[in-house]
Amino acid sequence: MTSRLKTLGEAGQAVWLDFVDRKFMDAGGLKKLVEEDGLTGVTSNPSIFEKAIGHSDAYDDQLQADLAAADTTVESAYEALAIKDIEDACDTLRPVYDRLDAKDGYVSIEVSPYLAMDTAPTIAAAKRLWATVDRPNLMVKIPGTDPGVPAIEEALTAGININVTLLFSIDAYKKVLEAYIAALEARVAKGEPIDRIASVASFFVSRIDGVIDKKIDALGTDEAKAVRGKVAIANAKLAYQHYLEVSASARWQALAEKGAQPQRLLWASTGTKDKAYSDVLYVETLIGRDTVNTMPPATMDAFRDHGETSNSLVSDIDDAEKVMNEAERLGLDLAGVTAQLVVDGVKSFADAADSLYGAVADKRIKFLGDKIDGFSADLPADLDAAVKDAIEKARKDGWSRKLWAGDASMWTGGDEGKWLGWLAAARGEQVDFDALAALGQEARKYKDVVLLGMGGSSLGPEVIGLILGSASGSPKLHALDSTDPGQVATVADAIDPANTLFIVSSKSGSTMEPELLRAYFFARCAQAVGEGQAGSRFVAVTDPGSKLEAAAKQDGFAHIFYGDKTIGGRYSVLSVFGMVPAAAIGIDVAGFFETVKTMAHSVGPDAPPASNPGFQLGAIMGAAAVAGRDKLTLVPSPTLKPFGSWLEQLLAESTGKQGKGIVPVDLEPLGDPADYGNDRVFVHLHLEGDEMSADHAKLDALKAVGQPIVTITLADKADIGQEFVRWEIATAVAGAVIGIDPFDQPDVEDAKIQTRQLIEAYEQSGHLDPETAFFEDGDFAFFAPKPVAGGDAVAILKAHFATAKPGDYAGFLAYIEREEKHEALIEQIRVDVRDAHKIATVAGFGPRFLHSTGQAYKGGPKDGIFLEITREPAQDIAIPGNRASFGTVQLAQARGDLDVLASRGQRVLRVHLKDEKSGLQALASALKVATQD
Ligand SMILES: O=P(O)(O)OC[C@H]1O[C@](O)(CO)[C@@H](O)[C@@H]1O
Repeated sequence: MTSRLKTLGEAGQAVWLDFVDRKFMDAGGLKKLVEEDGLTGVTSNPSIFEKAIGHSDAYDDQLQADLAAADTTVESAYEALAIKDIEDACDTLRPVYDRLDAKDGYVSIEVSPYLAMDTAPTIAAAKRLWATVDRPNLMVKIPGTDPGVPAIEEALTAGININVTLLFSIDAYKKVLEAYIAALEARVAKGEPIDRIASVASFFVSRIDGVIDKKIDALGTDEAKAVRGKVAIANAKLAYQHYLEVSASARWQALAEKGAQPQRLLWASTGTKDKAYSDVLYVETLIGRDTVNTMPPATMDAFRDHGETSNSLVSDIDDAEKVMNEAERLGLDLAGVTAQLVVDGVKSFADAADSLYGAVADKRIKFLGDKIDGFSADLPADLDAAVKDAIEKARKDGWSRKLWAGDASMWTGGDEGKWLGWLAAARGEQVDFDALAALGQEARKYKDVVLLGMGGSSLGPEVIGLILGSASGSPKLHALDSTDPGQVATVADAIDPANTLFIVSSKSGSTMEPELLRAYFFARCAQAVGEGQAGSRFVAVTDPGSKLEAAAKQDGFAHIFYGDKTIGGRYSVLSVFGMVPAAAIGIDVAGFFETVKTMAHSVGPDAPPASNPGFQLGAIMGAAAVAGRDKLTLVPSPTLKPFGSWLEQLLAESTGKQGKGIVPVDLEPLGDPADYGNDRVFVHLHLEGDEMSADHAKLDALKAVGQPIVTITLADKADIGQEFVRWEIATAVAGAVIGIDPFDQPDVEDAKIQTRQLIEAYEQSGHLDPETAFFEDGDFAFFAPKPVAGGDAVAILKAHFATAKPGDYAGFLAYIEREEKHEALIEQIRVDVRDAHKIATVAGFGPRFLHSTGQAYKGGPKDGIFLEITREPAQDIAIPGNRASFGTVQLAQARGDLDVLASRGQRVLRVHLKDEKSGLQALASALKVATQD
C-alpha cells in the first residue's frame, strides 16, 4: 500500500523529517523514509542535536577519536559530530536532489543559536558551515530575527541555500521573502546563476496555539473558545496568501523566468502538543503546493497511519480571516505573542545549546583524561546551593560568551571590556614563538638570568622558573622583586654580571623598584664589561611607549619585547611578561602552549558555566566570598608550592576592593579542624606523584567536618600552564559574582604615592621624616598611628592580636630579606597566632607584596590585624643616581604602607627589629609567649 505520506507529495507538499540521530541513520531509518514515504528533506536544530548527542553514547567513539587526533574547542568538537550526521543525511538525500534537479532533497543545519542577534558572526558561521559540509543539498538555517535578515540576504547572495527559521508573524515572513528576492536580484545583477539557490521560510505553527489557547482558556468565554486551536492555522494560511501574491508579481516572474526556485513556506512546529487536538492537525490543515511540512517522527507516524490529504491550505481563507479578526477583537494580541515567541524561541534554542555544549564539554574533558588538569569540589550544602545558583545565573546571562566578547555588563558595566587581552594571550596569540625560541638560544651563552620586576612582571615567571626549572644548558633564573638591601646583595653576589642576562620587566615602565634595580645592575654590569657593552646583556619587557622602552633604547638594550596594553600586570603571565623569562631559561614556549591551549579550549565562550573549569572554580570562589568564606587557603603539594605567590596577586589585586573580596592564604601549614572558623575555602593543588599523606589526612578531617575543599590535580608539572588560564577565568568570574571590577587596583596607588612623597622629601633633605616609637626596649621599637597599651613587647603584641574575632585575619608584612630562615620563622609565627585566635593568617615580604596582595589588605574586607616588621639593615646598598639607598627606600615603603593601611581602617602595628640577625627570632619568641594562655 502506498504510504499516506506520499499523497502529500502528490498534492505539492514536500515531506521532511524534523529529526536527526546517528543510531537512527546508521540503522538505515532515514533511507527507509526516503524510499517508502517519499521523504525529500531533513531539518535539525539545537534541540534535536541536544537530544541526539547529549543523551546518548552513539557519538562517543567519534568524539574520542577526534580528540585523540587533535584537541579542539567545545563548539568545534560538537560541530564535527553534527556535521558528520548532516553530511550522511545529505548523502542519503542526494539521489532525491539529483532526481529533482535541485528542487528538493535538502538537509538543514542551524548556525549557533547564540548568534541569533548578531549579523556578522551569523554570516561568518553560515559561510563556514557551507564550506565545511561542501554539499549542494545543504541548507544553512538562520533565524529570521531582525539581525538575522541581513545575514540571510548576504548568505543567499553568496550562493548559500538558506532555511530561515523561527518565523511566527506574517510581517517577519514578508521581510524574509523580500530578502530572498533581493538576494536573487543581486545575483542576477552580478551575472550569477540563480536556478540552484534554494530557500525555505520556516513558519512555526503549533507554538502559536500553545500561547494563544492559554489566553483563550483564561478568557473562558464561548466566543473565545470558538477560535481555540484555529489561530495558528489561520495565521499560516494567510502567510501562504502573501506567498501567492508575491509569486504572481511581475518582479517575481522576472526571476522565475531566469530559473529562480520559489522560497517555499515550510511548516515547522507541526507536532500537536495539546492532546485535545488531532495528532495530525497541523499537517492536514496546511497542505498546498510549493510548501514543505517538516514533521517530528511521531507526527510522521501518525500521518502515515491515518492522515488525510486535501487541498486544505487554500480553502476557507475567509474563515481564516475571520479567525484573525476575531483574535484581534478578543484582544489575543497575536503581534505581541509572535514577537515574544521569537524571543522565547531564540532562548529555548540557546538553552538547548547550553545543554548540548555542556554535554559535549563534559565528555571532552572526560575523554581528554590526564591531558587536562583534574577538578573536583566537596562543598557543604549551603555553599553548594549558592554555587549552583551562581552557575545558573551565569548560564542564563550568557557569561561565558559575554566574557570572551568583552561585555562589561557581567561586571560593573565599567571599562572591564578594555582589559581582556589576556584571553587571546591564553591561546598563545600575544607572543611570537620564533622570537622567543631565538632568545632561548641566545640566552644559553649566559650562566644566569636576573629578572627585575614587580608583581605581575615577576611573580608568574618566578613560578615557572621554580616549578619547571631551567632546561639543561640554559641559565638559572633569579627573580628580584625587592628593595631589601640583603636581598639585592644576595642576587648580586650570586651572579657574574659579565655572564648574566638581565631582563627588566615592567608593563607601565615606570614602577619605582625595577627602575632602581635597573640603575644598580646596569652600573654593575658596565663596571664588569665596560661602558657601552652593558646594554647588550639587557632585555626589556614593557608596554609600547613606556619610559622603560625609551631607557632601553637609550642604553642599547639587546631586545625590547612588547606587551599588550589591554592586559593588566597580574593577568600577563601568558604574554611576553611570563614567556620572555621562560624562553630565556630554555622553556619551549610553543610546546608549553600546547597544554595551555587545552585549558583555553575548555574555558571558551562555548563552554557553559557548569561545564567550564574556570567558571566552576570562579563560582565557588565568588559565592563563598559573598557568604563570608573569603579566605581562600591554598594547600599545594610540594612541587607546586611556588604557585601561590602568583595566585595571591591575581586573587587579591583583582577582587580585594570596596571592602569586598577574597583574601588569599598561602603557605600557612594545614591545621586540625578545630583551628579553623567558617571563613575558609581550601584549594588543594596536587601534582600526581608528590608525597603529602599527612596533609591528605588533614584534608580528609576537614572534609569530614564540612569545610569546603576544592581539589585540582596535575598529571605533570608541565601542565601548570593550564592553571594560569583556569585561575584567570575563575578570578574574572568571581569578580562578577562579588560585584566588583576585577581589572583595576585602586588602592595600591595610594601606598605608591605615599612612598614617593617620603622618598622625594628624602632626596631633598637627606633624611626621612622623623618618627617616634611609642615603646622601645633592647630588641624592638614599636610604631603605630594609635599606640597599643602594654608595658612590654609581649603585652603589646598580645593586646594587638587580642582584638581578633571570628572572620578576621592576621597579616605579617615583613620588610626583610625573603630567605629560608625568615620564611620558617614567619611560618611559626603564623601558626601560633592562628591556633591561638582561630583566625586566618597571611604573610608577605615587602615591598614584594605591595604589588600583589597589598591591594586586598588595603581595599578588601576590613578585618585585618597587621603586624609590619622592619629592621635596621646591617649593610645598606647605594643606588646610582639617587641619594636614597635601597634600605631607605624600603623603609619609606614600609612607612607609606602602614599609613595607608591605617587610613583604610585596618588594625596596624609596626615592630622595628633592632638587630637584623636575631631580631626576627626574638619577635617569634615574644609572639609565642603572647599567644600562649
Ligand atoms: O609591570 P609594572 O607596571 O611595573 O607593575 C608591576 C605591578 O605593580 C602593580 O601595578 C601594583 O603596584 C601590579 O598591578 C603590577 O603587576
